[in-house]
Amino acid sequence: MGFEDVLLTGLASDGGLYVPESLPHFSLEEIRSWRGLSYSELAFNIMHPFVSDAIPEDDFRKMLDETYAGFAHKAVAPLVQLDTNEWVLELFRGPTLAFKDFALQLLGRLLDYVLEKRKQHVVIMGATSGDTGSAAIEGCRHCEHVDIFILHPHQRVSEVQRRQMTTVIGDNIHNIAVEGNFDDCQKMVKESFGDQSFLGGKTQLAAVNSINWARIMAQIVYYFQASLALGGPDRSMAFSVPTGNFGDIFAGYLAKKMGLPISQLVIATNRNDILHRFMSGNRYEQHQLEHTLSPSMDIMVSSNFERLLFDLHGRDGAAVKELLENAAKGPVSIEDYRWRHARKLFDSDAVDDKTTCETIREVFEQNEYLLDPHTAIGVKAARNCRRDPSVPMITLGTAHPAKFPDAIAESGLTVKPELPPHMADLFEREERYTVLDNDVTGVQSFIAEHWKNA
Ligand SMILES: Cc1ncc(COP(=O)(O)O)c(C=O)c1O
Ligand SMILES: N[C@@H](CCOP(=O)(O)O)C(=O)O
Repeated sequence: MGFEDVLLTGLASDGGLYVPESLPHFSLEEIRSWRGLSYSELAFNIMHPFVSDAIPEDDFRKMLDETYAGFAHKAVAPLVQLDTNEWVLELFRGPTLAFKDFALQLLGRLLDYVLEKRKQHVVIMGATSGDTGSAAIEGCRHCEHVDIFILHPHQRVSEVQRRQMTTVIGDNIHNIAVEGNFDDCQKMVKESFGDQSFLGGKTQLAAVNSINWARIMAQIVYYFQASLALGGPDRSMAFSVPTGNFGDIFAGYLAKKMGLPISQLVIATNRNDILHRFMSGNRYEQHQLEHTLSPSMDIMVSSNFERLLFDLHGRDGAAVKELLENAAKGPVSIEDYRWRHARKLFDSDAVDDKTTCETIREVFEQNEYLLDPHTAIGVKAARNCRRDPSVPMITLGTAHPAKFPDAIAESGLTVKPELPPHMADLFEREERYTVLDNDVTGVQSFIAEHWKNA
């Protein structure tokens, strides 16, 4: 299947996730030659092999220039030093203040381009634990051929996150607060992709979650950018990645496979630590989802973990399907040699709310630098798991602290993180959203009734 169809389809027809048949591999010499490029030039070099001739080169370059011009820092993803060889990569300088902007501001443009060319309409159906929703709405609000429905867990995202979504008013924008958790929302999305008959054959669904391969593709770029800024590829880097749906760290794993020297990848989770439990004990077991101070990572069913399992199982889709079906019923393990291989690829840690708050406070006191709770989990896990202090350890700064004032207050700090000027009146804006039961049929009926040509 070509790039355009993968972009528009979201899930494969068997319900699995798309992965490229093969990855481009860049030599050290080639990566070295990218030093000094702008973010969008680098993004072109890394993504073009995937996009190939689906989009003419000049059009794709223009899209990338426009996308990353919308970020509030010249470096697009600036690095902040906390200590010797310890860095935070600020991925929250885009319009909605979270790393999701890197892919979703581009995805909106890609969708617009392809849909206009095909004169086709899609209904975007996405699930969010807080950040994907606002980035997707911002990225797609002006797309002519798109209606967008975002499901968030009712009262389980921060107030800033909710308002970022619900105050964007437009005929094609619909926010649904589901009486459930993020996993419930994500399950409804996946089920709906599997059977789209509720749309009456008049349109089709498109995905903005990281189940959409284009999301992962765009997230690979900043691993290269950070490495090049710190002396890569002539030295290896370590990355610590606050993890929920496993998309961001999977992009790091791919960057490594594409030739970037990465010596360590740390999976940093909150108390919803299924991935850490798997990495440390080869037991993949779903627990009750807990509400934490890092709500965007309150995820138990990590979609992109399936993509890793696919690799770990020698790309045997049937074996992965069976494993995941069993995992939905109870705890599962994988063969010991496969698990040992996974352990070579990743380290992991789980950080509770108390330690998250301590880390926010500690870093602020030492560096006068305010971490959001998700990034704090990454920093703490980086410190706990670090293997070689001579290797730069880069924690992905996944969200702006102003999105989570409650967590900052809970840390005992009196400093109030300020929203940037374009969001200064966020609390005065009109909100619009609909609360629905945790029931896929009700959600599907709502979508069927409300998309604009229904
Ligand atoms: C602020 C923040 N940090 C970390 C994550 C986890 O990223 P991923 O789901 O790609 O693992 C998310 C949501 O996905 C997020 O919104
Ligand atoms: N943390 C995310 C959850 C969805 O993840 P995605 O990367 O698959 O879109 C959020 O904030 O919405």
